[in-house]
Amino acid sequence: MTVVSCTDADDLAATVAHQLRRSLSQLQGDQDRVVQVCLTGGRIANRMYQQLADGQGDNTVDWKRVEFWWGDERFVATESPDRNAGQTLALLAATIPLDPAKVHPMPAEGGLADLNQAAVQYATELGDTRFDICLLGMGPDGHVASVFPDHPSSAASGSVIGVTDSPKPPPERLSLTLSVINKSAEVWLIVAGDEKAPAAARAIAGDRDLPAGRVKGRLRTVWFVDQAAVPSR
Ligand SMILES: O=C(O)[C@H](O)[C@@H](O)[C@H](O)[C@H](O)COP(=O)(O)O
Repeated sequence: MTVVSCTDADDLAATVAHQLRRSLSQLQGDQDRVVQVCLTGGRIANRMYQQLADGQGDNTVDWKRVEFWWGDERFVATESPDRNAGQTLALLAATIPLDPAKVHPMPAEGGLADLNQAAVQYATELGDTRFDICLLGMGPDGHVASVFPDHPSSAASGSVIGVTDSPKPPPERLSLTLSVINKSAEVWLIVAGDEKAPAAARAIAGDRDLPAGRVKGRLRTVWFVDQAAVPSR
């Protein structure tokens, strides 16, 4: 595991955006390879997406060869401002030429599928896709994606689940399971703010009672943190 310490949330957002751009161009190399990236919702992730969009002038990434998935979604109507995918795409698509065929938001509430059918639908769409990079925020309770501690989502099997009674609103969500997340080559956690400090310390120490303490990339696990979340000695 690697811990990358940043001074504050702005530095963290800029650092992750820079590293992501660099990793994507390295992974693409000069071949035809399409890179698979799993995105996260959350305030710090949104700041990072803003940085990614703002830095588009220095671009070395072929965005047509990046496929985007989501780690979790609030099960609300497509037009709801609460949708993680809506927030992410509003930021990224402002400057980044995404290929709509390679952007895979999770289903919204109000479509043909109920929550569990929506989970099956996304699992089918995902198939056996393995992420090159999976981005995750972390809640103050140590949740990642919509996998919460002391909640059935922590013990779920399969690849995509419908989450009910979520401790964080809204109560209904869709989430990848920890098992799919841990098939990613790299897992990057992005964590800022002192309200995250107790859970960050436990998860980095490998506390398996917290979903964040159980995530691990096959090749690399990187915690991008700010001073408030993980004070450096
Ligand atoms: O749907 C959600 O609510 C988010 O996906 C959630 O899992 C988020 O990533 C973390 O709670 C961290 O969010 P913040 O960076 O806003 O604290």
